[in-house]
Amino acid sequence: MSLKIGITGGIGSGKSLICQIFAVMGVPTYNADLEAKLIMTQSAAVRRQLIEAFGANTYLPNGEVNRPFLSQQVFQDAQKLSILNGIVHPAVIQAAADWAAAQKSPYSLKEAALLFESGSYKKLDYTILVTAPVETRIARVMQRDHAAREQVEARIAQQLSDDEKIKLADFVIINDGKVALIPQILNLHQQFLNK
Ligand SMILES: CC(C)(COP(=O)(O)OP(=O)(O)OC[C@H]1O[C@@H](n2cnc3c(N)ncnc32)[C@H](O)[C@@H]1O)[C@@H](O)C(=O)NCCC(=O)NCCS
Ligand SMILES: Nc1ncnc2c1ncn2[C@@H]1O[C@H](COP(=O)(O)OP(=O)(O)OP(=O)(O)O)[C@@H](O)[C@H]1O
Repeated sequence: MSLKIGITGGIGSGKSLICQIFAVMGVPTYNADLEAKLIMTQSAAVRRQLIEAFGANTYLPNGEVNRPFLSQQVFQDAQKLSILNGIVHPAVIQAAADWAAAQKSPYSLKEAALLFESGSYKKLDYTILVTAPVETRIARVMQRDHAAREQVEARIAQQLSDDEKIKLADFVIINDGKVALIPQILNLHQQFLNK
């Protein structure tokens, strides 16, 4: 049996970077945020529902999601965000479960920004939370995305705090740029291989 491990963390915590390190050690990894992007462009049912909820401007003329438009709508308005989540998350959770069920390795990793918020952690064997101080996360995302501080803060406001997530997580990786990162990853890797 292949263990299903979820890895999450607030925006800019470093979960994608950490997943890349697990991936180069041969661990199959699934990126739910990327899958959400694919489903939003490729699923006719999801497209129709999004246009119904947010209008024709949700998509660009080339068929891609108009991400700045949608961000502006949902990250200022919790009710709109919950409509968006309600359309996209069920499809992503199902696709991730299908993927995990097909894995043959000792364990696989599902990366998702909203593992706890969406409830999808309940279908996993263990969860890892990646933490870093909020100011560090804001600085990382401002640099990575050339984003304004307020844009990053608006997303943080829609995510559970680390204090809330720590209560739900089985393991924590501290990625504050001070505590050594690689030994924490290797330690978890060994634990999952031995479970
Ligand atoms: C609103 C959208 C169009 C903005 O796109 P953009 O390219 O700017 O951001 P991207 O998708 O790369 O997300 C970057 C980060 O923003 C945060 N974020 C994204 N969606 C959400 C959300 N629904 N709630 C809280 N934070 C979110 C996460 O930390 C995520 O890692 C996009 O995030 C989206 O469609 N979100 C809904 C689907 C979703 O929940 N995806 C993430 C988890 S599956
Ligand atoms: N320990 C670290 N030292 C230096 N830079 C780091 C570290 N961890 C992450 N970063 C950088 O910070 C940025 C955010 O990391 P990453 O994209 O992995 O975060 P994330 O949690 O996946 O964010 P998001 O929720 O936005 O998808 C990236 O540019 C990454 O290279």
